[in-house]
Order: sequence, then C-alpha cells, then structure tokens
Amino acid sequence: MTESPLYGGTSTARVRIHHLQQAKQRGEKWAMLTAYDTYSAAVFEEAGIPVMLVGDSSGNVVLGHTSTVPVTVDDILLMTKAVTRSTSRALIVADLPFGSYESGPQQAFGTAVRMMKEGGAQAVKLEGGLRVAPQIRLLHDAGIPVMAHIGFTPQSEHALGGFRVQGRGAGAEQLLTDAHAVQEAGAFAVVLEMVPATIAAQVTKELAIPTIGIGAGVDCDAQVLVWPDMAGLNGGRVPKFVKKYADLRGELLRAAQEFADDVRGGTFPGPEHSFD
Ligand SMILES: Nc1nc(=O)c2c([nH]1)NC[C@@H]1CN(c3ccc(C(=O)N[C@@H](CCC(=O)O)C(=O)O)cc3)CN21
Ligand SMILES: CC(C)C(=O)C(=O)O
Ligand SMILES: [Mg+2]
Repeated sequence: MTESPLYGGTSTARVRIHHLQQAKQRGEKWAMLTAYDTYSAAVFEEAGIPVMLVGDSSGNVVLGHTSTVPVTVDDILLMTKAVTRSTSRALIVADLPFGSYESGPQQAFGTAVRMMKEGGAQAVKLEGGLRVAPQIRLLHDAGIPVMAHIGFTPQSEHALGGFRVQGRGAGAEQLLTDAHAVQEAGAFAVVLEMVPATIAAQVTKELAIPTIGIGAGVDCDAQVLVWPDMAGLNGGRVPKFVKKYADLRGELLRAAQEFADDVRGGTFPGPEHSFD
C-alpha cells in the first residue's frame, strides 16, 4: 500500500480530495493552517501541512479589520495567488468572502471560478449549511471541490449575536441537519467551528466526508487554526480554542529593536554589508 501523501514522506504529488477521504477511512488525522502569503505558505508546506486555507480571517490578521465582513474577492485573490506561487504539494482552498456567494448558485459559481482560474486554488470554502446547499451542489456539479463551514460562521457574526458556541441544546439538531445537507450537496469536507466536542464527535461519526474542527474537540478528522494565532504573532487576545506553539511576536519584536539599536549606535551596516 502506498504511504499516505498527507504525511509528507517522499511523495511530491499534490494532495487531492480523495486522499482526505482515504485518511478518514484509515483513521489518520491531519492538520490545516491558514496561509496568506508566499513565505509562510512555503514553510507550512515544508512542515508537511497537507491543506491550507486562504481564509477571510485575513480580514483580522492581515488587513486590520475587526471582522471578516469587509474582506473582498480581490483581497482573497491577491493572497491566493501569493500562496499558490510558493506551494506545489498542499491542497489550497480559497475562502469565499461575505457577499460573494449568498445570493445564489450563479454568484457562487462566478466567484469560485475566479478563485480557481486567477488564484490557482484547488478548492473553495463557503459558510453555511442547508441554506447554501444549492450553491454547493452547483459548484460540485461544475467540477469545483467545495469545503463547507458550519457551527459558528464568522461572516454571520451579527445574525448569530456574537462569537458563540453553536449546536448546544436544541441547536444540535440544526447542526446535524446542516452537516448532512452539505455532504448531500457534494461538499468534500466540512469545517466545524465552536461546536461542543460531543456534537462534533457525533457529526464526524455520521458523515462520510472529513470534519475539520476549530474549537470542536479532538474527535474531528482534522484540525485547523489561524496561523498567526498558533504561532503567537497575534498580540491581542486569542479564542479559547487556540494553542500557542511559538512566540513569533516576541522574536520579531526583539529583532526589530536590535536593528533599530544597531542603526542608532552605528554598528549596522558593518563592512561585510557594504560595497567598496
Ligand atoms: N485571529 C483570528 N482567529 C480566528 O480563529 C478567527 C479570526 N481571527 N477571524 C475569523 C474567525 C472569527 N473567529 C473567532 C473569533 C473570536 C472568537 C472568540 O472571541 N471566542 C471567545 C468567546 C467564546 C464564547 O463566548 O463562547 C473565546 O474565548 O473563545 C472565536 C472565533 C474564528 N476566526
Ligand atoms: C478559521 C477558518 C476555518 C476560516 O474560515 C478562516 O481562517 O477564515
Ligand atoms: Mg473564513
């Protein structure tokens, strides 16, 4: 049996959606990270991250907005191009931003085609369950792999009444309905955001497609985090579901301070950085 391309190894072939399906069948978990620029995407590929999401979380962590709502198709396209230029193995998923797919399948199709043709993405993601099933169905039928996203959907922050766990109590039924609806419509995977761990485990068991958790417990088939959160570049408060694996902010702060000190003290540039 061939080794799983999800776990790096010697294979340089592109990760494909059928590999994610096989991983679920074998019980192999995998990690997804967001990516927004060319260097970080190259690092994540080298680290063996099989799937990257050009997320509209870039609204917060790259563009300085306070939500994902203002992010445009052109914003995501610019970053998708940067990410696809420096990766060849990871499956690159472009997030469809708020307002670019909700009005109907044709609108979703137009946006998704731009992400694939201009951005070079291999798949797209959109938020919603049953209500966006027609969009998922059309994209799937047109040959565009779709990742769904249910539970807490940040683009609907204002409708959902803030950053809240979804699928508690009576909400569990809605979540299960949405999960089955997106699978039925042809999604190849589904993000579960801020869902009680027991409900996420049940969804993961009931669905044939992989679940990707963020604040959804350990039983999902995969996990995703926003990279500046997990690498400690984010100086502000981070959601409870984040684990910090590095202190990039501290390291970058130190480097910038040392550079400023060297320049002020006349110790940079040295002769080795200068031309005769
Ligand atoms: N930096 C960043 N990380 C993310 O994970 C992220 C973004 N931005 N932007 C887009 C969405 C928005 N998401 C968010 C943003 C905030 C919370 C949050 O503040 N959660 C609190 C409250 C939970 C509650 O009230 O139950 C938490 O402590 O987790 C959660 C998800 C996830 N995504
Ligand atoms: C948090 C993930 C799933 C996302 O949608 C994003 O980064 O935009
Ligand atoms: Mg998003």
